[in-house]
Amino acid sequence: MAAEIIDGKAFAADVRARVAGHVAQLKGQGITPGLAVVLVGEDPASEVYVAHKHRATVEVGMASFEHKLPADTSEADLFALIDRLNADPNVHGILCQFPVPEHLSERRTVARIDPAKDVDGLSVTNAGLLATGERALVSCTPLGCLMLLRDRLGDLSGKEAVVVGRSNLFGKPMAQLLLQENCTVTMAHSRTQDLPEVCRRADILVAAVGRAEMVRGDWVKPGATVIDVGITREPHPDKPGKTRLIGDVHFESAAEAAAAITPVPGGVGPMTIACLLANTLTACCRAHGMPEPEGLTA
Ligand SMILES: Nc1nc(=O)c2c([nH]1)NC[C@@H]1CN(c3ccc(C(=O)N[C@@H](CCC(=O)O)C(=O)O)cc3)C=[N+]21
Repeated sequence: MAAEIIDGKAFAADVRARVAGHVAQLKGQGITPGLAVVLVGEDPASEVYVAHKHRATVEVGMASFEHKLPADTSEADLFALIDRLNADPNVHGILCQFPVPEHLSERRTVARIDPAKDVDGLSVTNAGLLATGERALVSCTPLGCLMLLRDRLGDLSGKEAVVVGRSNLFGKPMAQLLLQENCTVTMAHSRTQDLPEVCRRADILVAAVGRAEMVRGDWVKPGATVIDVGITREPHPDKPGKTRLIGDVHFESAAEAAAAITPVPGGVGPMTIACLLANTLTACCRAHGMPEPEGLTA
C-alpha cells in the first residue's frame, strides 16, 4: 500500500481545539456561542449522533440546547420551536437532525430556520450565497473535506477535481467550494457515461454516492488525493452480531494508486461534527459583528 492515510480524526480534534480557543476568548467578553439540536422521533442512529453532537458542543465550551420531540409532532409545533430558537439570542446555530418522520418535510423545515443560524448550510439562501461567492454558512461535510484538502495540498488552483454524487447536502456544495478554490470541477453521478474513465482524470477524487466500495482502485489516477464521504453500516464479516462502517471507495485497491486517502471510519465523519462547531462559532461571531475565526470558514 502506497497512500498516506489522511487522519480525519486527528485533524478534527485540532479543529475542535481551535474552536475551543475562540470560545474561551468570546466567553471572556461575555458571549457564549450556543448550538440547538432538534431531534424529532426516536431513530436509534439519530439518537447516537445527537448525543455525540451534544458532547462535542459541551467539550468546546459552547452551550448545547437539545430538543427532543415525539415522532408524531405536528409541523406547526416543530415550526413553533424553530421560531423560538430563531428569536433566542443565546442560540447561534440550529440543526434539525435528519431524517425527520415522514409526515414532516425536510425542505420546509430547513426553510423555517433563520439562514444566519442554519449551521447545516442547507437553506436555499445559504446554497445561493455559496453559489454566487458570497458569505454563506457552508454545509459541514464539504467544509470538512475542503479543510483536509487545503491542509494536504495547499493551493488547489488548476487541479482536476471530480465529485461523484450530486446531493444538495454534499455533492453540490462540495463542487462549489472546489470551484471557488479554482479547481476544474466535474460533477459525476449515476447517469454519467464511463464513470471509471471520468474518475481517472481526477487529481482530487471525492466519492459521495452512498454505494459501498463502488469506487475501485483502477478508477484512481496514480498520485491522486481520494476523499471518501460514504458511510454504509453492514454486518461485520468476522464478528457475528457486530457491524462495521465502509465507505464508497474500495480502500485497499484505491490506496495502491492514490497518494493520499481518507479512511472510513476516521476520515471525513469526524470532520463533520468539528465543522458543525466551527459553523456555530462563525455564526456567533457574525451575529455579534466580530471578525470571523481564521481557518475555520470557507
Ligand atoms: N441535519 C443533519 N445534519 C447532518 O450533518 C447529519 C444529519 N442531519 N443526519 C445524519 C447525518 C450523518 N452525519 C454524520 C456525522 C458524523 C459521523 C461520524 O463522526 N462518523 C465516524 C464514525 C462514527 C460511528 O462509528 O458511527 C467516522 O466516520 O469516523 C458520521 C455521520 C451527520 N448527518
